Amino acid sequence: SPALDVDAIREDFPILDRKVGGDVTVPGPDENDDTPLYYLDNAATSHTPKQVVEAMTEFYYQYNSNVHRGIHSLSQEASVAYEDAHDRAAEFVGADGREEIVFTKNTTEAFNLVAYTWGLTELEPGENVVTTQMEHHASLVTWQQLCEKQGAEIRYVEIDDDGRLDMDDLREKVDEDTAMVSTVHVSNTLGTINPVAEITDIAHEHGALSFIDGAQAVPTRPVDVGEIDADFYAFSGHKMLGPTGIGVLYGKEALLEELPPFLVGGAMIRRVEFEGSTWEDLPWKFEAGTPPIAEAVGLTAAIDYLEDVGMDAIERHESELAEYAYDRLSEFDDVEIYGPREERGGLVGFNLEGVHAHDLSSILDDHGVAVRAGDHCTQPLHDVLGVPASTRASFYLYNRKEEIDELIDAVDTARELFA
Ligand SMILES: Cc1ncc(COP(=O)(O)O)c(CNc2co[nH]c2=O)c1O
Repeated sequence: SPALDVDAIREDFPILDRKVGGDVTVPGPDENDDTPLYYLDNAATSHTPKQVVEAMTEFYYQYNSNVHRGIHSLSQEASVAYEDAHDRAAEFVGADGREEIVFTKNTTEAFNLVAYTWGLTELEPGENVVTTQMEHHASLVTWQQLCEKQGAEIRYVEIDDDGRLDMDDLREKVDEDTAMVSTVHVSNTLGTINPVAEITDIAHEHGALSFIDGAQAVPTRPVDVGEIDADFYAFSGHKMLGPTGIGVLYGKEALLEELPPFLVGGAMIRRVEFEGSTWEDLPWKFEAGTPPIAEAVGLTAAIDYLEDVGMDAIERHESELAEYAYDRLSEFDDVEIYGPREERGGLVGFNLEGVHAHDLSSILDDHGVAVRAGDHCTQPLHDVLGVPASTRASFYLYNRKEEIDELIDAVDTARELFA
């Protein structure tokens, strides 16, 4: 597929024309903004194209209503949009159908949903959960808390000096007492892309389930949960051009069927009597109360946009930018880069010797370069790297190499400042 037409894509994102540098205590542009924005913080959250905003505005202007239960026209229109969004998400990640797609608030909630349903009912004392040193707190802390509650053991697969997963160590740690293997698809700190299909095979060989954290993968490359054969797979709308407030938990239908509900209340029940209650069919059993209706409309529009651009082309664009950033940062002998050069997602984490990531990122901000500095919710991984924090530049379909050149110039300025 042809290279991305980045200029055409940027037309759909008004925010990219923003100037910054003025008063940040007042949300939105102000008269003192004079520095062009170079947005390189997409692993934290992506921007929202006009098509997504317009779809959500259309919902609020034309067919806003509560779903599932109303008989009147607006409710039926809103219900169709909300339920169809599940079908759209299922197609996008290769799920069998809407029964396998639960809308959550975000990826974090998806992990908690599985921990509170599968974990509290299936994870036995003496069993173990195998995860890795590079996990995001959304999964790592969830498994840590669950294992503590259940009297189970949590095991962390090590990474090598290149920031790749030590697959021999993984094979060592998965055994007949392993109930769950949970790994990130693309690391939000290292950029490492894990062999999630192979990892899932190893889990299944030992009778364990596989849960893949796809928050940095679904937005940036083609993902087919059937090919991976994962039992659970999670991602967030706000990282893939969609709105905040909606995430997706994919789960194999047979598994979700067996699990008890997570949150209970309205919408997820079939029949309520004083003596007890029964539950709705999938996926509604896992969606209590009024759901993120406008956000589901936005998610559908985001998926339409991404498919229009093409996930293969986005994946290629991402790795081109990541390799370019890696090579340009490598020009400095006092910059340490984390993660592998090849085969990495669209982000580069690094440190400038002698300069704390927070200080560096505020200088970059003075130049309009928006990056993330800190632990990126991977504190144990930063302990393994031996640093308290890192600076991370992350790219998406609307970024250009010239923006990476701005990053490099700003890093160079910082070097002179702190020299
Ligand atoms: C790999 C990974 N897993 C889970 C999450 C949690 O997603 P959420 O529930 O939608 O917040 C993130 C978000 N990562 C980041 C959020 O901000 N900076 C980040 O790197 C992530 O990168």
